[in-house]
Amino acid sequence: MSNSKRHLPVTLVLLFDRDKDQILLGLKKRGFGKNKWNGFGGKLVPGETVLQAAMREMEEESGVLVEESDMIKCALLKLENQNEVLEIHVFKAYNWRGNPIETEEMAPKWFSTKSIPYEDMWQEIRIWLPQVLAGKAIIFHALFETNTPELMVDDNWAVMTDYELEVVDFI
Ligand SMILES: Nc1ncnc2c1[nH]c(=O)n2[C@H]1C[C@H](O)[C@@H](COP(=O)(O)OP(=O)(O)OP(=O)(O)O)O1
Repeated sequence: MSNSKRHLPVTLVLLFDRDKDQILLGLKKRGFGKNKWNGFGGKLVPGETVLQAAMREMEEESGVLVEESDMIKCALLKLENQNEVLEIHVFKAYNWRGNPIETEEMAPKWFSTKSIPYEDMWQEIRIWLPQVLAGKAIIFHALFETNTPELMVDDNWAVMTDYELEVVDFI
C-alpha cells in the first residue's frame, strides 16, 4: 500500500441484539451509498477522535446512544484506490440506550444475523462481516479500480480487484 496517498478515516457501528440474534442496519436515504443497507457512521469532524465520531454518528443517524465503554473495536477496513485510502474503523456494541428512529439520513431496521441483505450492501461487506459475526477481530485491505477522479470506492464506479483479510487478536 502506498503511504503517500491521502488517508480518510471514517467510522461504522454495528449494533447487535444478542437475545434475538439480530443486527441493526440502516437504509441510507441520501447522498453517498444511497439505498444501501449499512451500519451507522461517517466522517470525523475536526478535533474529534474516532471513538467520539463513532458515538456521535450513531446517535445522529439512529437516535441510539452507545456509551464509550460499550464500543468494541472489531474491524479496520482499508479500502484503497489509485488516489486514496478510506480507513473504516468498525465498532460493535451489545448495549445501548434509546430506540432506533428514522432520521434524515437513515431508516433503521433489525435483521436476523442469518438473513443479512448482502445484495443491497457495499460489495466488500459480504467478505468481512461473516468474520465479525463469528466473533473475530479483523483487518481487511482491499484494492479498487475506479474511474472517478477522487475516492470513493462506490461500487457504482469501482471494482474490487484484490483483497486480503487478516484475523487479529487486537486492533
Ligand atoms: N465501500 C465503501 N465506500 C464508502 N463508505 C463505505 C464503504 N463501505 C462502508 O461500510 N462504508 C461506510 C463508512 C461510513 O460509515 C459510511 C460513509 O460515510 P458517509 O455517509 O459518507 O459520511 P457522513 O459523514 O455521514 O456524510 P454525509 O452523508 O453526512 O455527508 O459508509
